[in-house]
Amino acid sequence: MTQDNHICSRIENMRGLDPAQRLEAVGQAAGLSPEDLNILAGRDVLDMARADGMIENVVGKFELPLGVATNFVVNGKEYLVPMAVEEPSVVAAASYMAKIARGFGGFKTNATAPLMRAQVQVLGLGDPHAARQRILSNRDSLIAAANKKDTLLVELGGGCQDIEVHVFDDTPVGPMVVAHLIVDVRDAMGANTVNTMAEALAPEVEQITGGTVRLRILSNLADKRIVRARVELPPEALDTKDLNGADVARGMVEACTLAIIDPYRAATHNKGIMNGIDPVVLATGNDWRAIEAGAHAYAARDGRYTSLTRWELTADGGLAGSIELPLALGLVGGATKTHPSAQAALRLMDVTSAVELAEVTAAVGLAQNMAALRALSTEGIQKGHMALHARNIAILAGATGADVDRIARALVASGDVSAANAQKLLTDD
Ligand SMILES: CC(C)(COP(=O)([O-])OP(=O)([O-])OC[C@H]1O[C@@H](n2cnc3c(N)ncnc32)[C@H](O)[C@@H]1OP(=O)([O-])[O-])[C@@H](O)C(=O)NCCC(=O)NCCSC(=O)C[C@@](C)(O)CC(=O)[O-]
Ligand SMILES: NC(=O)C1=CN([C@@H]2O[C@H](COP(=O)(O)OP(=O)(O)OC[C@H]3O[C@@H](n4cnc5c(N)ncnc54)[C@H](OP(=O)(O)O)[C@@H]3O)[C@@H](O)[C@H]2O)C=CC1
Repeated sequence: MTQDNHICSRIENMRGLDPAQRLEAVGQAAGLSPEDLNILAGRDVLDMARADGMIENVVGKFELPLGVATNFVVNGKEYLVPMAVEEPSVVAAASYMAKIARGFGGFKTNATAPLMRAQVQVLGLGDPHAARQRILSNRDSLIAAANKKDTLLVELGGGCQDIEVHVFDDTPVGPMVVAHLIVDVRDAMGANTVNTMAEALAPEVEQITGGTVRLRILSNLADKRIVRARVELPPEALDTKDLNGADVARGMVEACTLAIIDPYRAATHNKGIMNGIDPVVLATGNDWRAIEAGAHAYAARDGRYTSLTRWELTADGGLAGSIELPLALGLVGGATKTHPSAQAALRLMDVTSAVELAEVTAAVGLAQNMAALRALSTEGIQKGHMALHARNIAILAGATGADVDRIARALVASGDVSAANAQKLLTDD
């Protein structure tokens, strides 16, 4: 049963359409305006003046394909998910796993409040533990001073909520105290917001501690801004032509176990998760470096780098998957507001809060991991991935127009998806 949000994320035969037809189908399903469709199509998106205002030394613009993942149901609501990415098979894989999951309730998510941390580093202290106590004794006045810097945020229900103080007794530069401002940033990613607060508090922190403040900057290890997603499937949901679902589920759990115990595998496993997350982050104009830094730091938070997901067998032999990571995503601020494509992508997703955006993004990460584990523990990654990558190879070899799909099909049929073979097929024509 899905909530009545007037969107159906299941679009039959999406892959068989051409880009213009897909855009029309997506626009109809999501009720988008002609202006938004024009922007999503990449027409008249970023004029040079706007691009020049966004970063420095602008000489042009850089384009990526924008795909839409279909079939997503998260907490009973249908979502079409914009994904800006250069890698083939990512959008197909996410759509496929969402298609499987939607038959069994889709993805369920939850999240903490959008709490970010900013750090204020204090040096030159002989008594770091006493300095810590002095900061904590002034907690209320520090919080009030921070909140004076962003009255709008406070009006919106956010603002600085707490102060933590971490002590490092013995460092190469002497004892160090680091005050953390814990700030509810509502619908912002929050970096500028918390940096402003941290810089504003520096003089008061120096006065309270008698030390010298150096760094005043947010932490990308946003471990108080956590998002979780889970999916549960009965064994038959994973049946393939040759294998029964219970065996596939067991293989996926075994594959995940390697990522849990071995950092060499965890890095690749988590890269696969970010295959799903980064394209949504990029399409919605968010800061993907911040998301990457937060995810990998969280994966190593216990001192050992491990998997961001867990896959387990349920009592009936089915599969339960879950993901937990920090996702500092915003709907306001940064390029989310200034880039027209980001705004159109957010309207396509139909999300009304930064928390909702983060929850859907986590579900996409989980779906992506599910696809990779399913492929890796059955037929291997190359069959599905290379079949789609074959189109890139065909283009690389010089194929254009209808030849791209024709050469790609011939490459897959030959079992040799290489540029040399593509060139040979083109020359043999
Ligand atoms: C690629 C598939 C999905 C093919 O899988 P398949 O069995 O050939 O798919 P299918 O033809 O049965 O179609 C099933 C559904 O998949 C979707 N689908 C299928 N094909 C398309 C397409 N062309 N265009 C759009 N959608 C497509 C679509 O939703 C479709 O349903 P429909 O809506 O048509 O009824 C599968 O083999 C798969 O999921 N493979 C995994 C791919 C993957 O993980 N790619 C990421 C890149 S590899 C990497 O970088 C990460 C990694 C793997 O190293 C991470 C790790 O190690 O953990
Ligand atoms: N380490 C890192 O990750 C760093 C990242 N960055 C960059 O910072 C940018 C994001 O910073 P961010 O602070 O989010 O962006 P902005 O400063 O652009 O926007 C946040 C501001 O928007 C206003 N606002 C309006 N509506 C809302 C709402 N509903 N919820 C919350 N705030 C609202 C707030 O107050 P008001 O209008 O009063 O200002 C808030 O301060 C990104 O571009 C990122 O790349 C920067 C430094 C470091």
